[in-house]
Amino acid sequence: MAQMMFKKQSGYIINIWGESMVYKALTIAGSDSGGGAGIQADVKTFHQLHVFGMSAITAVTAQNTLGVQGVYPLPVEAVEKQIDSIATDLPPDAIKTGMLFSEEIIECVAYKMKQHRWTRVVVDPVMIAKGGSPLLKQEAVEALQRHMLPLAYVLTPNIPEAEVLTNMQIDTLEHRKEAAKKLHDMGVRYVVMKGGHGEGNELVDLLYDGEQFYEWKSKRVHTKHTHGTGCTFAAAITAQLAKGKTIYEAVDVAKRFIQAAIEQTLQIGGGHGPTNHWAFHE
Ligand SMILES: Nc1ncnc2c1ncn2[C@@H]1O[C@H](COP(=O)(O)OP(=O)(O)O)[C@@H](O)[C@H]1O
Ligand SMILES: Cc1ncc(COP(=O)(O)OP(=O)(O)O)c(N)n1
Repeated sequence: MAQMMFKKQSGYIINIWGESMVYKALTIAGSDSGGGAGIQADVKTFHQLHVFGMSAITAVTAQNTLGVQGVYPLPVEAVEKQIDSIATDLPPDAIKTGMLFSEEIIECVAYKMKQHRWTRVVVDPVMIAKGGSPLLKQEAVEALQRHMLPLAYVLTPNIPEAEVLTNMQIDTLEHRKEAAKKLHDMGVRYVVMKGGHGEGNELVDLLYDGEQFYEWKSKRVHTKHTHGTGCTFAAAITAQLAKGKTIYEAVDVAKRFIQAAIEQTLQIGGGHGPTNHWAFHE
């Protein structure tokens, strides 16, 4: 079927009968007023990959390239209502979660995922912004482990997040593999461990499918403009899953998307600037 379709110049996909095939993805995450991470990065990434982006906001952050100046969680009822509005009218083909902030929001999101029988779920276990500001309460880590990991079709931790979730120190590639196995045992279907926080000029992102490891190696771009890399990478995986791609195909595109977005930097703002969501073309 996929070969029989072709892409319209303007974006979405039409089939041989001229019918539009609009794939939809939902992000449940925090808003970044500066536009580089969170909901804004996710929706820009979905759009660039020709997927219709929708959002349920968990918290509003006052944030720019210099850091996070404020965090304002939304009432649980507001999160619940946004998710239900989408579920009843615009069922998503894939879902991504990002900043969930509190135990109450995590419990609500997990409940809604089960209620709506959403299975193509990418969980980005956002904990701390690059500048050091907490985006998840410390006491909510256990809720993330208990409620979100078993629902995760894909989990995309960076190395420090994997350390917290597995309660182990990760120094080597072997440690990363051991941690990925632990996360798989905690209920995750596919673990994608990002390598941005590793050492050296070569980055290694790792995929574990319960049996084998797959590695994506890339050249480290020496830049301070990496705000929102994790969100963008996980959003690209989500967009590809929404189109029915396999996890291997999805990570492949996400890797090329983030590499281009970092290399073709925008250089805006006085601090750690955002990545370029226009850079990659399918
Ligand atoms: N300086 C860089 N050059 C190239 N790729 C990078 C760089 N920093 C991060 N990445 C890539 O961006 C993605 C997000 O990585 P990471 O920084 O580990 O996550 P997070 O932003 O959640 O901390 C990964 O695919 C990683 O390999
Ligand atoms: C609202 C919001 N959500 C998530 C993040 C963290 O995004 P990430 O992609 O990990 O990028 P950095 O913060 O590490 O630059 C965020 N900052 N804000």
